[in-house]
Amino acid sequence: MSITSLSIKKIRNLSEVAFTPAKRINIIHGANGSGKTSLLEAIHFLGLTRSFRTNQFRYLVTSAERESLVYSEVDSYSAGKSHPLGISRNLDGDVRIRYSGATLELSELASLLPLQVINTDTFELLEGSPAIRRQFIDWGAFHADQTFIMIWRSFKRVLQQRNSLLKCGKIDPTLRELWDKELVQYADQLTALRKAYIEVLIPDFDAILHRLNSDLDIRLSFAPGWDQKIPLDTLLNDNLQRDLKQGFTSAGPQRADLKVKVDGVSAAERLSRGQKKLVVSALKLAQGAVFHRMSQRPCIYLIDDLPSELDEQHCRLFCEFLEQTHNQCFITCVDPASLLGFWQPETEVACFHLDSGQLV
Ligand SMILES: Nc1ncnc2c1ncn2[C@@H]1O[C@H](COP(=O)(O)OP(=O)(O)OP(=O)(O)O)[C@@H](O)[C@H]1O
Repeated sequence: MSITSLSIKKIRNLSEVAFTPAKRINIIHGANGSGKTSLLEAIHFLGLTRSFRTNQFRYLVTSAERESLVYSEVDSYSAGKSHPLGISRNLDGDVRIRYSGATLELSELASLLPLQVINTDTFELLEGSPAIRRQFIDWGAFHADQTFIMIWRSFKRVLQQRNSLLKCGKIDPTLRELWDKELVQYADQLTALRKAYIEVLIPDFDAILHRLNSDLDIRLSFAPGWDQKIPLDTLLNDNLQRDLKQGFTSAGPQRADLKVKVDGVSAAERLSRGQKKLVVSALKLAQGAVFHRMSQRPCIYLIDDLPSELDEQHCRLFCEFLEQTHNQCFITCVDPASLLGFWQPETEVACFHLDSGQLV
């Protein structure tokens, strides 16, 4: 997958920017506030109709404007043939996704344009709540198995219904049995897909972390959200009084997590900032590697301020690794000299300079 041309209108300080990215490495540099992150947000908007920095569209659209637009040509199946993809969204809440003359659903867009973001928020993968790590696992499971989205949606629906009944304070036992049966069925399917994905991811993660010259002994493990020695239906029964009191279901895949430990201790508590950056980057790069192996398609990487937190040697190794993947990368930095020396002459590297929202 690669973007072969891009036109951005009315995203933050980018009133109108158009360019032809390189298929592999794109370096976007400029002073603070020039619009580098906004450009990455525009590509994220193209892939998911929203920013990675805010959930509120009104902050993404250029001040005093009502609509953001991103048009592109994408070679989504790396078959050497580009198709037009355009996203528009306005302050009234209308979102239009047009691909090659047809309207797409958001899940179709997400599967068409697999995106990975590495920025300061990526630290949340270690430091944030389990919900962030579940999102990470689900990105992989979604792309790894076509049934994932249906199972995930069904599980969410049944869980919401069960929780609404719990909130009422009393549940008819027959009705509860029915809901629980359905919940357990989807929970087991969802957990099996998540577990299988993490098992595939771990060897790639270990190898990539090693390539990034980290001698850290990081252990990843999947926690499904309940004690697997006890069947979930038994646990739902055992926890019923507590769940009724709390008004929500306490055990199940909605509590799943990815544990990241170093020497048996939480990596979030133990590692330095630079080490954390290497670990979260290895997690994201491993997702791209697994995705490529499964689908024969590369991802698009949006990497904000790559050099930050990294010393020169780790920065070089990071670039060397990116260079050897098939991904299309959009990398921002303030000073291009901090990255330009790291690429082999045969690698296609394009450099773009942003100044006050304009490409110069
Ligand atoms: N909705 C908006 N409309 C117009 N301008 C905006 C909007 N939101 C943010 N900006 C401005 O856009 C500019 C670009 O911000 P951006 O975060 O992309 O800069 P950057 O080049 O990544 O900077 P840094 O190197 O400091 O991270 C900033 O001056 C910011 O104040």
